[in-house]
Amino acid sequence: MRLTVIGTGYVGVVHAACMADIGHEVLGVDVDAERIAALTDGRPPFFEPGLPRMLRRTVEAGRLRFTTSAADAAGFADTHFICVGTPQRPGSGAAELGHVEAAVDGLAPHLRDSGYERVLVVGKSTVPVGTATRLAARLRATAPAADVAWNPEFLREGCAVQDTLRPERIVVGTRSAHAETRLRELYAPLLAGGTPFIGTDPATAELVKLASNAFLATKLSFINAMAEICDAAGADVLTLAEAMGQDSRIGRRFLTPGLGFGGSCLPKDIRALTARAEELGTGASLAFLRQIDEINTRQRGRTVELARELAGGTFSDRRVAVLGAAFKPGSDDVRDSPALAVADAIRRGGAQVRVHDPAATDNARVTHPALQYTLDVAKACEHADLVLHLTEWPQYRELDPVSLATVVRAPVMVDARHTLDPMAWRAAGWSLHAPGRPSTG
Ligand SMILES: NC(=O)C1=CN([C@@H]2O[C@H](COP(=O)(O)OP(=O)(O)OC[C@H]3O[C@@H](n4cnc5c(N)ncnc54)[C@H](O)[C@@H]3O)[C@@H](O)[C@H]2O)C=CC1
Ligand SMILES: O=C(O)[C@H]1O[C@H](OP(=O)(O)OP(=O)(O)OC[C@H]2O[C@@H](n3ccc(=O)[nH]c3=O)[C@H](O)[C@@H]2O)[C@H](O)[C@@H](O)[C@@H]1O
Repeated sequence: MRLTVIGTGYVGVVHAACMADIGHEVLGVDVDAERIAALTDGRPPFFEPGLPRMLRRTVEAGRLRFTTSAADAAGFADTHFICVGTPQRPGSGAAELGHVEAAVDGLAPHLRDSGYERVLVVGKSTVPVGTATRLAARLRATAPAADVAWNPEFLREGCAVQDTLRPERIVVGTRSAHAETRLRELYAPLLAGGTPFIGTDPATAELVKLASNAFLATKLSFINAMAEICDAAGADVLTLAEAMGQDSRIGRRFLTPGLGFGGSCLPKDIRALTARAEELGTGASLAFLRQIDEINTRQRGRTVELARELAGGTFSDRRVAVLGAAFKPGSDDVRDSPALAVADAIRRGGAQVRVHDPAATDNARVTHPALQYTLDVAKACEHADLVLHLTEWPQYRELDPVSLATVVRAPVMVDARHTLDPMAWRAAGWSLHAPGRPSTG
C-alpha cells in the first residue's frame, strides 16, 4: 500500500521507515528542506537505535522517499499520516496546533485533483480532544472526499523502532468504516503478530493518548513523592518500589524515582490535558495534574540542593561533573532534559560544570551553550569536587569507580538515577548519595 508521512521528526521518520520496512511504499514530507535532503541520503536527523540501518535499507530498496512538496504527497497516495509537532503554548500550557493546521491546510487544496476517489488523513500527533472533528470539518470544506482518523502514537524514544514494529496496542478513532478498514489493512503485519486493535471514535482515541501519558506521569511523581518521605523517614525508596511493583495491579515499571520526567511529551501533555479539561469545564477533576507537575519539577531542585550541600554549601569555585545530558538514555533528545536543567542551575550558582553524554552533546551545546562538554568521562570528572549521575546510560554502569577516584578532587557521587552499584562505588572510596535511599557516605 502507498502512504505519506507529513512531518519527519522523531515520530514521523520512525513511522515512515517502519511502514516501508513492513512492505509499504512511503513518501516522507517535511517543510525543512535540509532535513529532507539528509533523509533522502538515508541519514536520520537524530539518534535512535536501529533507525539508521532501517532507513538506509528502505531508501535503497526504493520503498521510502522524501519531498518538501504537499502537491507530490497528494498525488503519491490516498492515505496521509500527520506527524508534525504539537508543542506547548507559552502561558496556558495548551497545545499549539498551528503545525497540524498548516499541514492539513497545505495538503487539502491538492487532494481534490489528486486522482484518488477517497482520501484518508490520519493524525498521529498528540492533540487535545476535539481536534480531529474540527480538522475534519476544515478539511472537508476543501476536499469533500476526505475521511479523518486519529491514530495516536505511543512509541518511546530510544526504543522507537521496536515500539512501532511491536506496539502494545493500535488505537484508531474514526467515524468512517472505510478509514478503519484501510488502517486495519495497513497495519495487517503488526496485527498478525498479535497487537490488539482498538477501534473507537476520534474523541476517545485522542483522550487515550493524553490519559496514558498523564497516568505514566502520575506514577512517576507518586514514586518521587515517596522518595521524599523516604528521605525524611530514613526508609529506602528502591525497596519500596520493588515491593510495591510485585503487586501485579501496580507493576514495577515507571516506578524508578530520581530526577523525574522530562522530554518533549510527558511534561507538555499533562499541561495540555489540564488546559483542555479547563476549557471543557472539568478542570477541577484534573487539578491534581498540576501537583504531579510540581512534584516532578521539585526533584530537579532537590538534586541541586543536595549537590550544594555536598559541595560545602556553595558552588563558587567548585568543579562539578555531570554524567548525562539527554532526557533519557538511548536518545539524543535534550528537550526539557532534567539533567541539563540541574547542570545549568549549578552553573548559574557559580560552579564550573562539565557535562558528558554519549549522544546528546551536540544538541545540548545548542540549548545550553554556557555549559562545558566532553566526550570523555574521565575528562568530565577531572579535578571535580562532585560528580552527578543524571541520565542512566548503560555505559555509566560499567564505569570503573577505582580509576575514576584517581582523577577527581573529591570522590563524591550523587546517583540521581539509581543504577550505579553503591557497594562497588563505596568500596572504591566514594561517598555515594542516592535520593530516597538511607545509607549515604
Ligand atoms: N517524540 C516522541 O517520542 C513522541 C511524540 N509524539 C507526538 O507526535 C508529534 C510529533 O512529535 P515529534 O516527532 O517529537 O516532533 P518533532 O518536532 O521531532 O518533528 C516535527 C516535524 O514536523 C515538521 N513540520 C512542522 N510543520 C510542518 C508542516 N506544515 N508540514 C510538514 N512538516 C512539518 C518539522 O519540520 C519537524 O521535522 C507531537 O504531537 C508529539 O507530542 C507522540 C509519541 C511519541
Ligand atoms: O508521547 C510521547 O512522546 C511518549 O512519551 C513517553 O515516552 P518518552 O518521553 O520517549 O520516554 P519515557 O521512557 O516515557 O521517559 C520519560 C521520562 O521519564 C523518566 N522516567 C521513566 C521511567 C522511570 O521509571 N523513571 C523515570 O524517571 C525518564 O528518564 C524520562 O525523562 C511515553 O512513555 C510514550 O509511551 C509516549 O509515546
